[in-house]
Amino acid sequence: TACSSKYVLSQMHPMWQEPLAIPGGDRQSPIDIVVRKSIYDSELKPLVTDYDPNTCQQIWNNGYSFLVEYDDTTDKSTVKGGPLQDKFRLCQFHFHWGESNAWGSEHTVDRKLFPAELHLVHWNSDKYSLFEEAVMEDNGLAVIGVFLKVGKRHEGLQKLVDALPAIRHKSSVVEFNRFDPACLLPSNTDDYWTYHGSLTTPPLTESVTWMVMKQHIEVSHDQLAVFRSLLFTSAEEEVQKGMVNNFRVQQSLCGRTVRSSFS
Ligand SMILES: Cc1cc(C)cc(S(N)(=O)=O)c1
Ligand SMILES: [Zn+2]
Repeated sequence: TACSSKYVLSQMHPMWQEPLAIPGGDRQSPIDIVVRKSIYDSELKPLVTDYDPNTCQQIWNNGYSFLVEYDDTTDKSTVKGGPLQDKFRLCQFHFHWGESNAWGSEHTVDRKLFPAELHLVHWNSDKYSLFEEAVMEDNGLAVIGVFLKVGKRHEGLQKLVDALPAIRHKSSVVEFNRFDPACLLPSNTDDYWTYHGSLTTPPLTESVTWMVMKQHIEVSHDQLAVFRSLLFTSAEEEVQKGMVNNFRVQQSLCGRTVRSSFS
């Protein structure tokens, strides 16, 4: 299989030319979560998130997605519990989506694709003092994944959607305050799958404890359409490219176990 060799040959990617090989890449993300093969672990605790909306600083287009960044110089916005041994500080959240509602998520559940996926990125502030340090370590990062489905309008998301036209181009940044990311979590955060993986964008480092929520959130078709109005390209570039399909294809499990917090 792709995992037996030292290097994992990655499939073609709709968004960018992936590096041909990731040294020792045997815990890459995203993956397909095969529900019947996940192992129920009764020791998994509920997730405890404690987010302070006042730590929200800016929203910007990094040329892959748009990121809402938080002040992570203190432990004001954190996640702990679940599979985590330590406390992790929120540094940013972002999304992945498709050009149509038929696909766009990075993880899949029994091969089911969702139109988009939210990632809340945290780093281990019990063990490290900077994100840049933590991103290189096995237990350095914790990312909460939430699937989006198209349905009723998400009131909390609208404040974010209204800010997107101001950051249409790559590298544009606008100030963004008092956004509570807790409003983007599903009502049930006790049911999730967890496994050890990687960043899904370069540098693809294998330092992430993933917690993928079983329950999705709903956003409206129009809200998702605004995501698709963003551009991969900067204002100066002649050819403007729509920011869509900014997801990585599923990677081999390589013998990893996916645990579930629910039976
Ligand atoms: C730190 C970080 C940055 C980016 C752009 C994306 C990720 S991901 N998709 O692995 O959650 C993580
Ligand atoms: Zn992501």
